[in-house]
Amino acid sequence: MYGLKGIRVVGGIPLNGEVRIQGSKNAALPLMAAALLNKGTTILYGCPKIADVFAMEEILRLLGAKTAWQKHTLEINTEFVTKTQVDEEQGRKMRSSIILLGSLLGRFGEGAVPQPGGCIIGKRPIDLHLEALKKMGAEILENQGQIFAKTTGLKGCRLKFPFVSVGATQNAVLAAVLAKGTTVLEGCSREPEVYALCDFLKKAGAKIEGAGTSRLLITGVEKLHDVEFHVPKDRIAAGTYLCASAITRGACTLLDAPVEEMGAVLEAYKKMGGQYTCNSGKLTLCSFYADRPLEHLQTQVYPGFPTDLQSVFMAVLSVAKGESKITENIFEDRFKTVSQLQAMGARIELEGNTARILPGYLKGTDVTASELRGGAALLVAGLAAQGETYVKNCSYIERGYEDICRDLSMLGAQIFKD
Ligand SMILES: CC(=O)N[C@H]1[C@@H](OP(=O)(O)OP(=O)(O)OC[C@H]2O[C@@H](n3ccc(=O)[nH]c3=O)[C@H](O)[C@@H]2O)O[C@H](CO)[C@@H](O)[C@@H]1O
Ligand SMILES: C=C(OP(=O)(O)O)C(=O)O
Repeated sequence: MYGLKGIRVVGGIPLNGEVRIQGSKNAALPLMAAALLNKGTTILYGCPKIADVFAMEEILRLLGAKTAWQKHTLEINTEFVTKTQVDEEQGRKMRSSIILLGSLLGRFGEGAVPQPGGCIIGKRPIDLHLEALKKMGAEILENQGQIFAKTTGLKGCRLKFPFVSVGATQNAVLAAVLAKGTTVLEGCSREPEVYALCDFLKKAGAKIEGAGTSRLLITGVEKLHDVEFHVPKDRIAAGTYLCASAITRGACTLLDAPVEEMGAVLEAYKKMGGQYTCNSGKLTLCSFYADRPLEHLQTQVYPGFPTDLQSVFMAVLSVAKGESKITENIFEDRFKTVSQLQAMGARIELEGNTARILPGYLKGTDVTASELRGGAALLVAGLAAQGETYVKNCSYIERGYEDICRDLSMLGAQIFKD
């Protein structure tokens, strides 16, 4: 399955039916990194089978961990881990490899990671990560694309992040859990994936107060213990399928959707004319009238509208009955998909970090994905385009979606892997 060349979509079919939402990529990866902190066994239920998770699994295995899958349950045993240098090839494949530094320092007092990869959606520096670790007593050396860290013992500290970073908050939390004394982190990310990490660590014996808020107080403990945990469902995958319903004016039900984490997304959907009900994790969408533009959609840190759904919503708005505006406030280079949507006929004008989307129609053609969510956005656009759309470079999509063709086919889409 991995290394998918392309995906062909037939446009114009209103989607209908039910699909179950996968486990969250951005929640699962930090939990896997956190498993290193416990010299023992971690069991993750509902772990998504996606390329990034397999890359993280491979990293853990190369460090000396034993891993085993049973359906969507991933067992990680880190008892015999002795290596502290993250494999360069795997580490460069994704963003989350950088947070292994916090875990490695916490458990072994040293660690090395390559410059992390992930989607090229901006410069994505790691200064906040390294500053936090330094403040806890780590010495850091960057040499030829590798980051080496060591410490004679991490110590609790007081730290205020100058702006919100999901990854830097997670790295600091991972380092603080086994540090000596108390760490107070302010200006933290309140993203659900940070809450999930804190929840997991608390279940493993960590002492963390303030989970879900911008101020975390962590009291270091001697060690963690074995833990079993359910990976939360993927709010971004759910948002993607909501857009697939919206753009085809369909009627879809998303099973296990993390509705409570989707406030801003559902609000935007409602403003577009979408209707929904939710009942015990079952999100029922009626998109018959989801054709209205959005005056001004702005990406924000949680609980604001997520940047990861910006391009997917742009695809939907390109066929709305009126003009919309989208401002991207998180990543400076997250409009790469615009040129591909334009190739499909979308009328989008860019000015700085704002896109003006004029009403129009989409037609099927060959387009190229250049990052994960942008790739998903092109597939969503293809669902409403006249004729057939062929999206190339789909291996990006496999980083985060377990099987987007399977899921959209469940809703009646004619979508085929190449
Ligand atoms: C694996 C994972 O969970 N990825 C998510 C995570 O990425 P990630 O954790 O990389 O995103 P951050 O929240 O750190 O980035 C936010 C902003 O801060 C900047 N920054 C970040 C760290 C730093 O040390 N210095 C710095 O300047 C970034 O360039 C960006 O402009 O949160 C993003 C924002 O919700 C999501 O789009 C990604 O899907
Ligand atoms: C940008 C994303 O992921 P990463 O941070 O792993 O590149 C994403 O999931 O949309």
